[in-house]
Amino acid sequence: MKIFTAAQTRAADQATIQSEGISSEALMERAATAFTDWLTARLSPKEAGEILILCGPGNNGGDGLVVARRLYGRDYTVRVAVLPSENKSGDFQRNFQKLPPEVIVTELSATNLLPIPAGALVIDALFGTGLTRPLEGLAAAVVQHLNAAQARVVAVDIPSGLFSDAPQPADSIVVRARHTVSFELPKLAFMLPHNAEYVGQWHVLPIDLDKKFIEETATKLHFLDAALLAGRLQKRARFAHKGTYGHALLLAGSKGKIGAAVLAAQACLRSGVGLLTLRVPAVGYDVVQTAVPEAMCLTDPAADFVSELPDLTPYSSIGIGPGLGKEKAPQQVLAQLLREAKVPLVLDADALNILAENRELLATLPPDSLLTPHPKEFERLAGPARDDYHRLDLLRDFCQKHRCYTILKGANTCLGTPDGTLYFNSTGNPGMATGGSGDVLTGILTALRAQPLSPLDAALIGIYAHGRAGDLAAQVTGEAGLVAGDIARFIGPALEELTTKESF
Ligand SMILES: NC(=O)C1=CN([C@@H]2O[C@H](COP(=O)(O)OP(=O)(O)OC[C@H]3O[C@@H](n4cnc5c(N)ncnc54)[C@H](O)[C@@H]3O)[C@@H](O)[C@H]2O)[C@@H](O)CC1
Ligand SMILES: [K+]
Repeated sequence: MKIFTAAQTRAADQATIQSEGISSEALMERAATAFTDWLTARLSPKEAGEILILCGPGNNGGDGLVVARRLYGRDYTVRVAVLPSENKSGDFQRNFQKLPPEVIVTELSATNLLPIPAGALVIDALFGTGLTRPLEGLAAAVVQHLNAAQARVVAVDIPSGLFSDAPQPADSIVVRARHTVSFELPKLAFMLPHNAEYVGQWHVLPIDLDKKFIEETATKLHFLDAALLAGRLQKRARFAHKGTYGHALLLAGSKGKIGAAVLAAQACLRSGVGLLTLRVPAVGYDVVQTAVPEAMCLTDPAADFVSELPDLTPYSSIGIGPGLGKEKAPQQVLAQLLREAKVPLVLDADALNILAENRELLATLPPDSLLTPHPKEFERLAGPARDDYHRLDLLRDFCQKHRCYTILKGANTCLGTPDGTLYFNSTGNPGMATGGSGDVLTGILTALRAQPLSPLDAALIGIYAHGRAGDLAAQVTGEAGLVAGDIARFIGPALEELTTKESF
């Protein structure tokens, strides 16, 4: 799914109004009706209780008025509170006239903020994408009053006070919603970790905006869902043999961290690679041969760290980093690998830390390498970020400068590409914030690059399948009980879901 800016969303609204020959009021009716359907499907009039609908002066407030009318028509008890304003939008005014006379309307003021009982259902339709500056004055006071109440808040389109695609002052006053219900496409603000406390759980309802306009409007921001992966992963050929799907090499593990190598190896094998060889220090030999009998083990002459690069000729992709250590020996191995590798590379964990501490190595990074830092590792590589938006700028710059694909891990893992496009992942759960989860991702990506898939396809499929495997695993283990090995076990089903089905 594409992610549009506020300006692009306005243009999509206009394109729809023109191509369908409808009024903006009709489009508002459509959006607000979708919102009402969403709400009434989840809460009965009894469960909802009296619903307070807070309306601003623009079209977000107009949405709120339509919702009020529609809910009233479905036997919900509603009460409307509006912000006073000299310039209410036309669609606001028209829908204000259409409110049934039985609905109580209060004009908010500094002395009349309306009591909000704990547990009350409140619909936040104060401001949407038309917000031009942080909230202040009465609007800010209303939001602070709402946030102080223990209410169940559902935001229309976006929590009021939040900018949809730009940074804002850290002390901005923003509605804290439990749910945010938006229309057609998600917003960039929903993807960013620091906004989670405002946005709550977000939902996007289709409202039939002009398909052609959406298709033809270029954007460098995408939400990575299953639809975006259609056709990227082919079914395995009937006459496949183990040579068909590549031979991966993993350089991983050190004394006390052989488990990282094992997890990456298990994930690699579960991701469809033909053959896998592991290069581990001597201390890992027994562990690897026992825990991952499907992999070949090429033991390093050194006992505790990988110290020598093996002959690279047989391999179609190479992953390096999990549990590797940052000592002199693995440093030299990485430096040599960057100079000599002729096949796709995946760099993770200590390989990234070595890069950060030996920045001259960055210049030798082969183009199209895949890097998988978590936020701290990324900061070591690209410098500290002022905020979530600045972090995305750093990610874009880093990928463009080093012509690499960088997977910034987190709640909405974000892939940056050399052309500056960003993809935000849709799968995964908090249970995956556990040791070894990243090693599993490295194994998946190394396998996909071996098969061979393009760096973009491997990254997109790998990120999505990793999260999806975690979601499938959590259905069995629960989020708290999830360990990295569980993710590896569910990679197969996750990939199967994405595999192009044979048509008759
Ligand atoms: N354009 C359309 O056809 C559709 C728009 N929709 C709704 O319309 C919303 C956008 O509506 P608008 O563009 O009217 O914008 P908003 O309703 O978000 O707000 C605009 C109003 O707020 C004022 N304002 C902006 N920042 C302020 C601040 N910091 N303090 C006080 N007042 C401030 C503006 O002067 C203007 O009066 C969307 O978020 C969505 O909810 C939906 O109805 C779908 C269709
Ligand atoms: K809102």
